[in-house]
Amino acid sequence: MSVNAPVITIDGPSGSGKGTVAGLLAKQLGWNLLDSGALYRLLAFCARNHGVDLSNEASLKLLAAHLDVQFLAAADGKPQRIILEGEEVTDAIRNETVGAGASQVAALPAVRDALLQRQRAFREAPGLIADGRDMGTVVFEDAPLKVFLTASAEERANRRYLQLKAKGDDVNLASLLDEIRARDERDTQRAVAPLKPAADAIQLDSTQLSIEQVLERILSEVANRDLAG
Ligand SMILES: Nc1ncnc2c1ncn2[C@@H]1O[C@H](COP(=O)(O)OP(=O)(O)O)[C@@H](O)[C@H]1O
Ligand SMILES: Nc1ccn([C@H]2C[C@H](O)[C@@H](COP(=O)(O)OP(=O)(O)O)O2)c(=O)n1
Repeated sequence: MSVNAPVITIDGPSGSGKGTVAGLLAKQLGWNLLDSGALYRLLAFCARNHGVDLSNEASLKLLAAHLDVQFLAAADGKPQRIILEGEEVTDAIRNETVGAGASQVAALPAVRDALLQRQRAFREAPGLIADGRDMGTVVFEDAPLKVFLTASAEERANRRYLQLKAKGDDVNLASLLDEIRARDERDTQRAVAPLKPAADAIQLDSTQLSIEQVLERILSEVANRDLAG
């Protein structure tokens, strides 16, 4: 691990565009990518496969410590591929059931602790883009650029609806909005590493911004801080 490699953290609620923007930034800058939410999703998914209850903190801590996962570099324009225990789960972990499970296991302190070093190990030269909920507040507190990306709950639910529908999932906008609100509530109200902007984060509301506009704003901060060398 290179502790001196710069990190750009992108935190925010579900559907604000973190994953999309993080992937584009990593590609543009040629930096590494950490999708920390995928780790919590993988844990929830793995727990279900192994019959572990999502409130069993001791067993989840063990599962988290031994999670057998590989992140494979993305082919052009595609998300990175995720392999869990030898099986590709890239798509299987992207639904609201797994998202809600992830939010549930993520509230357990022993689980967060077990995943901390694994996340920090992604900090390699030339730099890291880290997306999640506590990237700027806990995991990479010393990051030179922190972004807190938001959008209205309605816009986020609509984005998720379009995304899942395009994938062929049978989705309902009203339930997605309820699920997003429930997740916001759990992620912001938990005792450990709650979703909140770091004191030194730049806050970006993407409700009225295109993906390109969000990217441009972040890249202008990268240039202002001379982060990309
Ligand atoms: N600014 C934006 N305007 C419109 N759609 C967006 C914007 N940002 C992201 N999206 C779309 O919204 C969906 C959710 O984005 P995603 O990056 O998965 O969010 P998050 O990682 O914050 O949950 C994706 O289909 C993405 O293409
Ligand atoms: N750094 C992180 C990342 C995700 N989590 C938890 C809370 C989130 O509701 C779930 C799923 O996160 P993920 O980023 O994959 O979810 P979205 O793509 O934003 O819907 O995991 C977390 O607690 N801390």
